[in-house]
Amino acid sequence: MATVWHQWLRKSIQSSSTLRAVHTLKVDPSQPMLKSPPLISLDLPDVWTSNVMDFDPPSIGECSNERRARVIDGKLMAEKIRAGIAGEVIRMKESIGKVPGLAVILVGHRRDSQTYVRNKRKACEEAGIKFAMAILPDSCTKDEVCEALSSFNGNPSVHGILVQLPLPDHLDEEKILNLVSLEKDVDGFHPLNMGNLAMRGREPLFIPCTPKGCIELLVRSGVDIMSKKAVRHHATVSTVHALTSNPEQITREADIVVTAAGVPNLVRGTWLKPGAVVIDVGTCPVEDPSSEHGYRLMGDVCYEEAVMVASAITPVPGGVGPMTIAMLLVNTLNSAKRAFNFH
Ligand SMILES: Nc1nc2c(c(=O)[nH]1)N[C@@H](CN(C=O)c1ccc(C(=O)N[C@@H](CCC(=O)O)C(=O)O)cc1)CN2
Repeated sequence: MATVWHQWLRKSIQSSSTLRAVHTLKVDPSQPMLKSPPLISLDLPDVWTSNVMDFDPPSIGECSNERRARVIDGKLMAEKIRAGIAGEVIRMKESIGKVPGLAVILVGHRRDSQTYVRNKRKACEEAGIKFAMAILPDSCTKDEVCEALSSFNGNPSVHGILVQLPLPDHLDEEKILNLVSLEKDVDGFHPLNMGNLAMRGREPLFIPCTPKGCIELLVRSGVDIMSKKAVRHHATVSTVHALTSNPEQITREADIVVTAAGVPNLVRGTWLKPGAVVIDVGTCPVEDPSSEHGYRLMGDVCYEEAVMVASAITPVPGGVGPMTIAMLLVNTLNSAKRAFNFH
C-alpha cells in the first residue's frame, strides 16, 4: 500500500488535465473494517492524534437515497491538530527554550502556490513555529535554489525544509529534492524517505503530508485502513490511472476511494459503491473572478452526486487540504523533537 501512496503523491503534485489516479481499497468482508481505537500513530499526544475518533464510524455499505453521506470535516480536524501542536510548542519552549522552525522555498509566481505557502506561514505562526522563506523568481537557476537549500540545510534553527511544488519546467525537481537534508525533509519527498516508506519493515523519517493527512482523516472518522494492518486484514488496493480501461467498474467495487486526478467532477455518483468512503485529494484551481483570489478549488468528485451514495465524504475545500498543512506542522514538530531529543 505504501507504494501506492508514493505513486499517488507523485501524481497528485503534478498538474495536467488527464485522469491520474483513483485509489481504491477493497476490504475483505470477513474482517471488520471499522475498528476502535484507530491504529495509526503520529508520535503525538492522544488528544490530537488519531487516537481520537471525531465521529461515529460511518456504516460502510449502508447508505440510502434518503440519507446524505457524513461530511468528513478536514478543516475542523486540522484546527484541533494545530491547537495540539501549539500546546506542544509551548511545552518545548518552556522546557528547553527552543521552538521548531520551518523553511520554505517558493519559486515563481503561481497564485495557488502563493496561497498554499501563505497558509503554511499563517499556520506556523499561530502554532508558535518559526517560519523562514526564500522567494526566487521564475527565471532563477538551479544553483540559486541549491544555495537557498544549502543555507537552510546548515541552519540549526530550521528543522523542516520544503520546496513548494510544482517548480518551473526548467528546474530539475528530482535533483533539487535530492538535496533537501534527510533529517529536515518534512515533505517526505527525499528518495530515501520515499524508498523507506515503500519498503516493508522500513520506517521513513517523514511521511508525505497529503497521504498522511488522508489516513488521519479516515482513522479519525472511524475507518480502519492503517497500511500494514490493512494488509494484514486483507485489504486489496487497486490503482486506477489515466490508462486504466475500466475506471468506473474498479472504483465501484471499492469501500474506500481516494482520488488524486486533478480533473473536476471526474468521479460521478454512479462510480461509487453505496456506502463507500470517499477522500477527495483533487484540488483543481478553476478561474472564478467572483472569488477573492480569482480562482476556486474543485475536487475530482462530483460532490452533489457522491454525497447521496457515499457513507462519508471529504469536501473540497475543507477536506484534505487543511489536513496537509496540519501534517506539515506535525512533521516539523517531530523533526524538532528529534533534533533536540525532546519527548
Ligand atoms: N512541497 C509541496 N508542494 C505541494 C504539496 C505538498 O504537500 N508539498 N501539495 C500541494 C499543495 N499544497 C501544499 O503545498 C496544499 C494544497 C491545498 C491546501 C489547502 O489547504 N487547501 C484548502 C483551500 C486553500 C485555499 O485555496 O484557500 C482546502 O482544500 O480547503 C493546502 C496545501 C501541491 N504542492
